[in-house]
Amino acid sequence: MGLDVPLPERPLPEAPLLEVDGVTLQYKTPHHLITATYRVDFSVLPGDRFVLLGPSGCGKSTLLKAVGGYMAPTEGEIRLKGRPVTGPGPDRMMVFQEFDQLLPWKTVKQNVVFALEASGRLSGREAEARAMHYIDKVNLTKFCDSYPHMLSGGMKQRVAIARGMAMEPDILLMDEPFAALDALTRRRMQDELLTLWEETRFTVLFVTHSIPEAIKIGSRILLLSPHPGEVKAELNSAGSSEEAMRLESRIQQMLFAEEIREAENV
Ligand SMILES: Nc1ncnc2c1ncn2[C@@H]1O[C@H](COP(=O)(O)OP(=O)(O)OP(=O)(O)O)[C@@H](O)[C@H]1O
Repeated sequence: MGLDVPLPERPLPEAPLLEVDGVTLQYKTPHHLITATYRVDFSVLPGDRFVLLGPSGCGKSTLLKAVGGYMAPTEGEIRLKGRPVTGPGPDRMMVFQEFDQLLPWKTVKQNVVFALEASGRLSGREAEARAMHYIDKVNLTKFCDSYPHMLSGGMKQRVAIARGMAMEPDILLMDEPFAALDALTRRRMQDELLTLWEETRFTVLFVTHSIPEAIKIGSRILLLSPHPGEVKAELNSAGSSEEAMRLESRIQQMLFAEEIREAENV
């Protein structure tokens, strides 16, 4: 006889948006085989601000390139919404560190519209309206007819963010987007990114080698060991400023311990 008592409803675990599963990435040069990352695993949930943190050369940018579909893993698999990533696509938009990622002969608005039209996402009035919506979100409405050379570094990065967001990708890939800015602008841009996230809850995979930036931006932080990058720890974000301080010293200790081990092996 079956029981008629209804089972209590339990929320289903959220499916990951992005899965990086045992991913080894290598560069083949005429004389060397460089292993950039070794069997890296992580998964990003919808709405995560997922940060890849680690010392220079640990393969953060290479991982981002592979998620972007610009490089194939030699081992393992990358899946977006359950489907293997086999090449670039408008479902993954990249924002780089360099200020020259905009087309210099197009205005702010034209840069954003161009991306929408070239990808086939939208055209004509719809593309313009979408572009202006995101240009407004990054507070550049007044500069929509300006050319990139008329903008500051921070403003150019805002345009690149607006362009990426206007495509409404599944995930925004940001490779040290604020690293070339002065400290004050960098902090302001971090705040603005968080405000934008509060408004739209987009999913972002953010690369940095700055511990304070990782703690500020990340809802989750993947700590990678030095070359070749392997997962060292996955940490949750800090809620309070005391927690942030504790997290910062914990990360520093983990990275420092690795440096000592490296030095001893030399
Ligand atoms: N095009 C390339 N050809 C050969 N080796 C490369 C290439 N790009 C990166 N590498 C090597 O792969 C490793 C990882 O580099 P990557 O740029 O991904 O590290 P990173 O963690 O992003 O460093 P940084 O914080 O300095 O940008 C390094 O040893 C680097 O020298």
